[in-house]
Amino acid sequence: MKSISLKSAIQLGIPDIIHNHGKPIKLSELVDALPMSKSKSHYIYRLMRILVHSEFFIKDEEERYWLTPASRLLLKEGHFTVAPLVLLILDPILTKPWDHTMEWLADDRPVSPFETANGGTNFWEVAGREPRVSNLFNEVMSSDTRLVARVLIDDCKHVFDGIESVVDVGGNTGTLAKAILDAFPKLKCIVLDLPHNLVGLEGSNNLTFVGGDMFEAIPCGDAVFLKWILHDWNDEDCVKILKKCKDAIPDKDKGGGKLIIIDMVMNIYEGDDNKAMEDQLFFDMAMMAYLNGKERSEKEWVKLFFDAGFTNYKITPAFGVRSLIEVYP
Ligand SMILES: C[S@@+](CC[C@H](N)C(=O)[O-])C[C@H]1O[C@@H](n2cnc3c(N)ncnc32)[C@H](O)[C@@H]1O
Ligand SMILES: O=c1cc(-c2ccc(O)cc2)oc2c(O)c(O)ccc12
Repeated sequence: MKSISLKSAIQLGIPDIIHNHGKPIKLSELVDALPMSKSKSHYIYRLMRILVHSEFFIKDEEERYWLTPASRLLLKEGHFTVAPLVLLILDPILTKPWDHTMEWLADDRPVSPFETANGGTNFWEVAGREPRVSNLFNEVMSSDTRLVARVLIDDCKHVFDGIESVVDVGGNTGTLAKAILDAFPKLKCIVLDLPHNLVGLEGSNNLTFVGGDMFEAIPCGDAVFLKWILHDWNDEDCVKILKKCKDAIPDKDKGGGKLIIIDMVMNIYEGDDNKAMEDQLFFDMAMMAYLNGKERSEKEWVKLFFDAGFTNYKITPAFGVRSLIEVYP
């Protein structure tokens, strides 16, 4: 009920209406601003009541609603908005797989519940043919990446020491690459992603978009970024991707490049133990349902790195429940 109520409030644009009102808003003013029948005002009253209880809004003594820090993150134009995330994970395209787990469990093949629910089509294929899904997904990724890039550039600058070129594998629409170039304009960046994500995107003198398949070839660079890529794949596919990444960076005897992974390491996080652990477990379930992927412990990561021919690594918890993992040939 909490999630579904939140989805309703976002679809109705309630956080934006309160924000644009410029001051706390009365129920009658909120109802007036919504495209709805006045006979259903009681619905908005009840929706706001549960969302006040869940601390998404505050109701003052004069019965006016205010935004809270949580609902400020739901403003559609917010730099770090999570409104698209709520809409994506509660969209039938991502809730349907959960209804197919019985059928999925009975199937021997290494497919995801998403594929079971969609006649064998995987998430990336659906995104490739349904712009509504890819646009929403890309908005979620860009918003998250703006936040991660801020931390990476402010707190983890050292990762760029001695690096002249960067390849962002599965770099989506280039949000990370653009943030890196804003901070380090002398670098050269290449973004590799599936061709459907790059339609209409234009590079510049130091940014190149390459449409392709990371299982086939990865452009060369001093450093390869993999942000939120490997948790989408099973171990066998991860080793294939990692081997291609190793081929793309200079080997130890040529000065040595590095792989920079931003992903979760189970049981390693910043902040409150219980909440962080719960977030990691939620992500692990989501990756299983959407992509047959998984979140990994340090031991599981290390096995992948060594199987792909890397020799050393360093884990730094840097982004809440996610870590910065530097991996060396
Ligand atoms: C979870 S998203 C992460 C996007 C971005 N790195 C970020 O963190 O915001 C995974 C990305 O991998 C891309 N992708 C999936 N399969 C791919 C493939 N075979 N080759 C290249 N990119 C792929 C998707 O299109 C998507 O942009
Ligand atoms: O469907 C998703 C959603 C996310 C996600 C979760 C929480 C955030 O703050 C931002 C984004 O991440 C995903 C992901 O990494 C993926 O590989 C597939 C799907 C999703």
